[in-house]
Amino acid sequence: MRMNLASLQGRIIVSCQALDNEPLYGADHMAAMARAAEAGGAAAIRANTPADIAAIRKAINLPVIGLYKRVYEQSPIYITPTITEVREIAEAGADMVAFDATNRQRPDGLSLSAFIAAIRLEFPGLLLLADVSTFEEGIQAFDLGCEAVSTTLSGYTPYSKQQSGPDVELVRSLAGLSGRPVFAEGRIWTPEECMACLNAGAYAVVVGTAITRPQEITRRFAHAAAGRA
Ligand SMILES: CC(=O)N[C@H](C=O)[C@@H](O)[C@H](O)[C@H](O)COP(=O)(O)O
Repeated sequence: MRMNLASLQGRIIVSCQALDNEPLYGADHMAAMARAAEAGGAAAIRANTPADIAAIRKAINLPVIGLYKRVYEQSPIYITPTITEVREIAEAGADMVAFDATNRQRPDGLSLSAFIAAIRLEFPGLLLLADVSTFEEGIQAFDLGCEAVSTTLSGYTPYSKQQSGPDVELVRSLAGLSGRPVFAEGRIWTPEECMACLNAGAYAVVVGTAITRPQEITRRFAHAAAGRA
């Protein structure tokens, strides 16, 4: 399926991810989660690893934004760090690839612009979603030709704003100044926060943990109950 970015406008993208230390780890679980998200009205799914992407692609009819978290010793970058991971998720059927678009040292030593050029050369049909942590990184990603930017990494780089809720201000400034598709992502827990992001100019809103990590959802309720005791 060739993805049409416009189909995401004003809508929710559900991030269905479970790492190997999580109870729902496994492609079957993530495919079921994606089916639930589709039934609930999601416009797209964001998914990690070739195995999960392939299973989700088979299970649903929505576009899939793929990423591949892989840790290399010599680099802090773990969201789709090199062309090797891009290749695997493209082969698994991702329509768009999400990757770390910070300027930090990449494991293969490539600059961000060289990395993007390499993806374009090998996969001209693949849409690019730049995961950023700051305004400057977002503008840079658009300048480098990425189709969309997501606020995924705000609060997850040492130099970005650290906060417990979503970075609505980053959404507002990036969407306002670029006039391009900016996805709000990271620590969005409620429909009200979702609305705040859309009102700030988000093109689409990505919700992960609040929908797809039951252990964290349980923890919030348990914490509230414990606070009452
Ligand atoms: C920082 C990082 O590695 N973020 C990852 C990116 O794919 C995922 O672990 C998040 O779950 C995703 O961004 C959605 O965010 P939240 O789960 O807060 O709704």
